[in-house]
Amino acid sequence: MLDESKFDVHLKLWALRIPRELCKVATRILNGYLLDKPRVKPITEDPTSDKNRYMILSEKVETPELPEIPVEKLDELKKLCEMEVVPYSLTLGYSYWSADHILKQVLPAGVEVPSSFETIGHIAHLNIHDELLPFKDVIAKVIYDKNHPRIRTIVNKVGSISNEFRVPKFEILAGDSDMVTEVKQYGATFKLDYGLVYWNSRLEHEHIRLVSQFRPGEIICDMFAGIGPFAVPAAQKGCIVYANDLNPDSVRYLKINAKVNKVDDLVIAFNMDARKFMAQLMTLPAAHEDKPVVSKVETVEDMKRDQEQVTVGAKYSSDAASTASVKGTQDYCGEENGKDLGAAGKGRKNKRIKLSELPNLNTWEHVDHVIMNLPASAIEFLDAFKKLIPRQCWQGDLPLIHCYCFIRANETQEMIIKVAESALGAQIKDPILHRVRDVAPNKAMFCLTFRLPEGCFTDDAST
Ligand SMILES: C[S@@+](CC[C@H](N)C(=O)[O-])C[C@H]1O[C@@H](n2cnc3c(N)ncnc32)[C@H](O)[C@@H]1O
Repeated sequence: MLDESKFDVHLKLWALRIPRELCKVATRILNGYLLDKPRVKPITEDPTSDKNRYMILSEKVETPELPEIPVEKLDELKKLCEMEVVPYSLTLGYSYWSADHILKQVLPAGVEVPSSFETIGHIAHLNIHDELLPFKDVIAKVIYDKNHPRIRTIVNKVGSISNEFRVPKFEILAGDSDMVTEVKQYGATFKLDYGLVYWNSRLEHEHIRLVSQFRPGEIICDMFAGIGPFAVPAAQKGCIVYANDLNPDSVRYLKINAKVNKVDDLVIAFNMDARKFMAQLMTLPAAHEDKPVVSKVETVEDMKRDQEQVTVGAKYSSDAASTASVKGTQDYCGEENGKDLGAAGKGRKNKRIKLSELPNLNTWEHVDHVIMNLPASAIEFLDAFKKLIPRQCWQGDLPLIHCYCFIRANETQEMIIKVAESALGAQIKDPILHRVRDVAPNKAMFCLTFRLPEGCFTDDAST
């Protein structure tokens, strides 16, 4: 396979043998003339006596007369002690050289060396180009050797992603085949099976950028939640998050991650198509069909009164809840995964969140933000909002939509907004397009943020 001795480089150097206690001052004097190689110490043991040390001189010192070192420096040293110049052999082997250095020697000249990779917990994810596939095993071995034990598994993406769960197909090139791993993002821990669910560590900054716009107590709907990189930090902030994904494995890990991060009472997980998810969240319960609209002011006043009655940290009592006329009813609309759809967070005991900050509304009454991170097709999913919002019960502003998309070099931002408007069946006011990252030379990922237009209201009471 790989002959590691091929990378040995033998250096013939000179060293000064000096008393151990003078090393510090000698180092100062010899500044610029000692061996300067990463990870190699220029001071080493004298094999013949523990009282001395070898000070290894740089490669530019070629003879034992040391003509390359200024005479004043040598005189200063001679005043300190009797020093001896000795030959010193050093071998820089396979373990010394970086992956990049070794691969440059192994791979054909002129190819781009794949020594960098995405790290997902203990897994290194490579995308080896076709021309380098014949070298994939040696590439994996070098990357494994150079990064073990931090990296225990090396995988290569095979083909392009075609499945709807956006999970690449991987081949394991080196190390063990364990694809279950753990990553940390801004203080949250995420468990995942990298072979079964979507995960992209490069989105860490974007996850936090978006969540930083949310405020405690806001209601968030994440239509394509994956294993929870938006949902979990949003819940950690005190938001109530309705998080959905079509991939049952993603939802399994989403629930694990909500629990691991101690926000399982604020994250309500669903496993269904995103359009169906939004439709269900906006469906009124039968009892509310003829209900008059109740003003938000009345609710806030009620909540303030409740707050005086309920000790912070005590269970959000049903007595208190019943005093506010718009508080969600427990009999509302269908159950999913054993939890009430549209009435989350009502039993939360988290002392860090003030009662007044807890949303007191069902999803068909108010949602603050909707996240749509499926860039390949999220814009098409905007049709889910066509005449969706039940006007008769809605309170406050319509939600802000954060819809991810790709824009290619031959497309303009105006074209993307037109596509979004056509899917919504309504005009978008003041859209913001934030560039997230370049994903290919001619393709970038963007986040289109806009407030859902009034045209998305429905007056149909049965919605
Ligand atoms: C690009 S990933 C984003 C996941 C997560 N938000 C993140 O940032 O890591 C898109 C997710 O959408 C899910 N998905 C694809 N089609 C869907 C659909 N029709 N309804 C709901 N989820 C879907 C996939 O399973 C995948 O987890």
